[in-house]
Amino acid sequence: MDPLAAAQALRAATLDKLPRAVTDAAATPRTVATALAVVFATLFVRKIYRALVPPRFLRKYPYARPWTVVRTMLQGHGYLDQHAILHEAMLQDAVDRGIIASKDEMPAVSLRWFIGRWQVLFANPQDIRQMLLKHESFDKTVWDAGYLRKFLGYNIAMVQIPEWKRQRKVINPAFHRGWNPLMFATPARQLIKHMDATAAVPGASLDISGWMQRMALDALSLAIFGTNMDSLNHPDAPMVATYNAIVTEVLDASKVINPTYKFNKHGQRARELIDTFDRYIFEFIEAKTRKIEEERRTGKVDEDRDSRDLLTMMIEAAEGNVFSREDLRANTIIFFMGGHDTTANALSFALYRLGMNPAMQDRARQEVISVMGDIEPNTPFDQVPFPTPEQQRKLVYLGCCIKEVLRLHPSSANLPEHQTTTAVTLHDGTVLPKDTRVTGDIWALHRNRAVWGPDVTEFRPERFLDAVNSDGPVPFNAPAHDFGWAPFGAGQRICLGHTFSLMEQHVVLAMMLLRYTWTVVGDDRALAGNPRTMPGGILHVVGLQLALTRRDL
Ligand code: HEM
Repeated sequence: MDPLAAAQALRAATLDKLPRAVTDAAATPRTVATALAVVFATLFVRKIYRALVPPRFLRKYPYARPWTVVRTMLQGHGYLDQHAILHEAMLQDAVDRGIIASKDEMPAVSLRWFIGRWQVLFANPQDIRQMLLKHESFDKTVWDAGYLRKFLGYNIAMVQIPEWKRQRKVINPAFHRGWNPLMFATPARQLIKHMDATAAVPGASLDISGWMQRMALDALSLAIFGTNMDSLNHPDAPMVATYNAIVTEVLDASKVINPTYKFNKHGQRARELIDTFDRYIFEFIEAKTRKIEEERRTGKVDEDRDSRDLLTMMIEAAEGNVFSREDLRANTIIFFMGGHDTTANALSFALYRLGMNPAMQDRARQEVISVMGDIEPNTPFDQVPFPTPEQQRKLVYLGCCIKEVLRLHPSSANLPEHQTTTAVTLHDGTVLPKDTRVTGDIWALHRNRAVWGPDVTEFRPERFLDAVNSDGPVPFNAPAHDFGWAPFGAGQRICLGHTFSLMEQHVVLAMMLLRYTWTVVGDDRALAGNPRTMPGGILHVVGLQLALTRRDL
């Protein structure tokens, strides 16, 4: 039986019994007990009912049934596959109830059942703009599951406004600076060493997302600690292995929703892994603190601000502010979590899309050559050229490709959950009361025909050329696109690492375009334009194989 119908039937039966039990004049202990039982049953049923049925004022919006959500979680679908199944169920509901005429339309607002509560999802620019810019009316939800808090702590991305302001004061200076492109080119050259080995074997191909994960991790470790974790060459090194294991044990929703998680072997392993990783982080914090003291004593301070690591900059900025070692730990970890898979997936999808579209790949390459000059014959892997920040700004078409990849494959399919702090009015006049949970469905926004036109599902970087003015770089922010494009969020809580990630993508893709031509030889789903993703709470695309040919030989 549909759980919704079951809850409604139980509720009706319980309500039916209540008056007879409590109005019985000759109340015996038995009738009192019955009355109490009925009251508790009523409260229980009400709770279940509220958990399974959207509040009345939201029922006009379409949604996938809670059971469909639970089923997709239990079935262990990939991150994007689960999103697509729920999206399809929501569209079907919208068609069945006459909210939209066909599934080609995108409901501007929908609902999502999320572990016992209802979220309002926006797929239209007006409501997303309001949610991201009206900070007095929307704040982030503070939530927890499994050992998420133990691992991530109260980091800048997961706290509410007053606490966020305290942290951002210290963290902002570390991010508002230039980045030395060598932070990205150094691991990219190591990646090229491995790619060259594949390219040298006739018929061989390379699993692109696995390699991009490693490269992005190394770039982050250089940026955060000033030390290369070198997962490209040592994937089993203790710190790398611990980090990777944490991602599968702590962030996998299918494990975490198990009520026995904190007592079973997964939970125990998660605790041990987190403690081990924390020890690494605290060692770095101590070492950096000692180095700063040493620099001050000797007067030998590294003046190259663009090369300074994030941890050192945070420790320096923390002086004179309330910012504990635990704050440093929690934020160091969120930089890894926020910057790793997101950028690795953006790069994997970019190589995939350009591999599927040789003419676009060639156009991007010609642009890189016109800006940087071509690669010399037989260039050693550790001397492959990379674009300077000045050159990156001239890579306009490549920028459009990056943007189009983030449109069709946003690394965060949904923005983090927010909740209303006052009553707010949506674009359609609906008033959401205080404490309603809302979020931006970026995946749906980016596939909304009303925003992007009939070719919404096509990969067409040219659509962004219109937004480029004659001498300016491609604007990578939501306001420049009237909030129809918002993979990094916007407003005061915009992704802190977005310029970092965009630079990484420009540097790595330009180097790939100079060194190789490539085609996709992945699995059937990839070749059909719909690659698979791994189960769990993080987007991780799988089954993308590239066949590479070196251009400089
Ligand atoms: C393609 C790459 C990336 C994407 C798509 C992405 C996306 C996002 C999104 C959607 C948010 C939430 C914005 C909001 O709350 O409204 C966010 C926040 C954040 N991101 Fe990223 N991100 C990327 C890369 C990075 C990198 C490389 C780093 C760090 C090195 C990073 C660090 C953060 C942090 C610290 C926040 C919290 C900001 C705050 O609440 O003040 N991200 N990101």
